[in-house]
Amino acid sequence: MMPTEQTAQPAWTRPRRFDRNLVVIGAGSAGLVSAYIAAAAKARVTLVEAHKMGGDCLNFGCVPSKALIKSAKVAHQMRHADQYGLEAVEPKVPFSAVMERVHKVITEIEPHDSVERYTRLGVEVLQGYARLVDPWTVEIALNDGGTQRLTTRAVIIATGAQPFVPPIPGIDAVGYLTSDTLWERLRDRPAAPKRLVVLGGGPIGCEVAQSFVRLGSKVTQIEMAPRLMMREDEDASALVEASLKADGVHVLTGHKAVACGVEAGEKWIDVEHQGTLQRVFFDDIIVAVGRAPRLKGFGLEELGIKVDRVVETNAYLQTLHPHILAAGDVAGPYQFTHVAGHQAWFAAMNALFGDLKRFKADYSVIPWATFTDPEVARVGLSETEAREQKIPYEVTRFGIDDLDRAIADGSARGFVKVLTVPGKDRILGATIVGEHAGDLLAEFVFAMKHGLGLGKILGTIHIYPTLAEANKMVAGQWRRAHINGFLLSLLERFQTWRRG
Ligand SMILES: Cc1cc2nc3c(=O)[nH]c(=O)nc-3n(C[C@H](O)[C@H](O)[C@H](O)COP(=O)(O)OP(=O)(O)OC[C@H]3O[C@@H](n4cnc5c(N)ncnc54)[C@H](O)[C@@H]3O)c2cc1C
Ligand SMILES: NC(=O)c1ccc[n+]([C@@H]2O[C@H](COP(=O)([O-])OP(=O)(O)OC[C@H]3O[C@@H](n4cnc5c(N)ncnc54)[C@H](O)[C@@H]3O)[C@@H](O)[C@H]2O)c1
Repeated sequence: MMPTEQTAQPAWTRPRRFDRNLVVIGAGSAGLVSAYIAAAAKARVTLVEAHKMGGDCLNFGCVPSKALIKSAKVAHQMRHADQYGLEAVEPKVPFSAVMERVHKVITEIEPHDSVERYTRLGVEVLQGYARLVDPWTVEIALNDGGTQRLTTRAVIIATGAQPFVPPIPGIDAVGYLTSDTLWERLRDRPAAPKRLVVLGGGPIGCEVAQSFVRLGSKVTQIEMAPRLMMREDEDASALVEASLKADGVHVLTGHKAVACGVEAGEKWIDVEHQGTLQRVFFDDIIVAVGRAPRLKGFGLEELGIKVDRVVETNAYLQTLHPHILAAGDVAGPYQFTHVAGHQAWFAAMNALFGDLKRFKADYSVIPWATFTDPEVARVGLSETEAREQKIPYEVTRFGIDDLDRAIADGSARGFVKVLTVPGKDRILGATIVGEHAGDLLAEFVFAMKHGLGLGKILGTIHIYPTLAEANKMVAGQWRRAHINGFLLSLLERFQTWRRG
């Protein structure tokens, strides 16, 4: 990410006056927050969005996927209502109604990211495609015709990422769906796809595979790595895989997609596993094998900015032109809404005040969650990472199957796993697998951010009976494993002596 041997080429003349303090390109999570901060700091700021306000998170990502997950979970609970003493029923799934709800949820959240709201906050919003014509000039091809040129003291690139489609022979011919297209293309379907292939076993692949199988699709999920959710520890990904399989997903890990095609009107994909080919027939395929930053076509290369994988930036999110910065998916190294928003603060502050004081983007405590059922949430180191980086650690684990509230709720599965510095309660990382893991993790995120150890969590009252007690339980487990034997025997002798 660091601009290294690159040097800015002196081919352009810096204007003496500027129309704007800041132009932000892209109104997704990173761009919206950057523009908001600039307006709050009384800067003259223009936010340019070519497509939809709110970017991927609102329109194609977090929001629609979480709305779909909720409908799918209700369907699942109806199917398994007998676990709660009710009559289990096979839900009728008018799929277009489910998708209508997804779109209704987007519409309800839309005002948070709207042109009107940001205009009220003091941001000028232009709807059009922005291009850097020199380091201080942005040209906007306005959506309703015409172009506008603005000179600006600083620019934040917040153009996000888009689904990567692998060059599998025949993939174009079969017609694939991605997270960008599935919400519109499946909108009016009366039923969920009959036979669905989900290509990819990352967060998107797992979330959609489980949702669609619960809504009635026959799902085959293809992942070339040896297991699903490779970024997480094996114990976490094993629980997710078991849950997807229990829901009926046909999981093919260690399978590489090699070709697609149509045969007698039927779509197929060939997958290879240990030298053997297998053909899977399907009606629809969702490609979810990663997201590639939007880097090209708006002038970065012409300015000499390297765009190999992400926009190359330094620790302050500055490109080789220090007044051009980047935030969000386009900058990496993470692809999460909350990280985009977090980076936006650093990018906006450095864009506006960088010549006075710069702030290093802080990635020390980055949490995330995958909203499968069970959810998987993590902050800090995993065991795999600790081993790879040769960082000494101790593991404390509490099984959620032993937690009163989880038992009462019928969700007694999963675990809380905490990595600590050997002999100390300092937290190196935490992984939670279970119901509401994403919410439960917040306590560990807070503790890590503020240097609080497991002792502090143990000394905090947690309401009974809640899932959050799992955090205290794991802290208690750590304490019991670190009891000072010598002190304990002294204590025993003291009590004996007191009895006379
Ligand atoms: C299915 C799915 C589920 C997800 N779920 C989660 C989740 O649960 N939690 C989570 O944290 N993250 C989730 N993500 C990731 C999250 O959506 C992204 O990390 C986040 O949207 C990144 O925000 P951004 O501002 O960097 O980019 P984006 O949201 O992509 O915004 C970039 C914007 O820039 C615009 N743009 C691009 N080029 C130009 C140009 N030249 N001129 C003008 N405008 C331009 C684009 O139109 C776009 O609107 C999910 C993603 C997907 C696809
Ligand atoms: N809950 C969340 O926070 C959430 C949800 C969805 C997405 N996201 C973000 O979006 C990003 C992209 O997600 P994603 O799941 O698309 O990507 P990913 O890179 O996380 O996972 C893609 C998976 O596809 C596999 N793969 C790649 N090529 C393949 C092929 N040809 N055949 C079979 N498998 C193949 C990879 O081995 C990998 O496991 C994530 O990294 C995450 O940051 C976050």
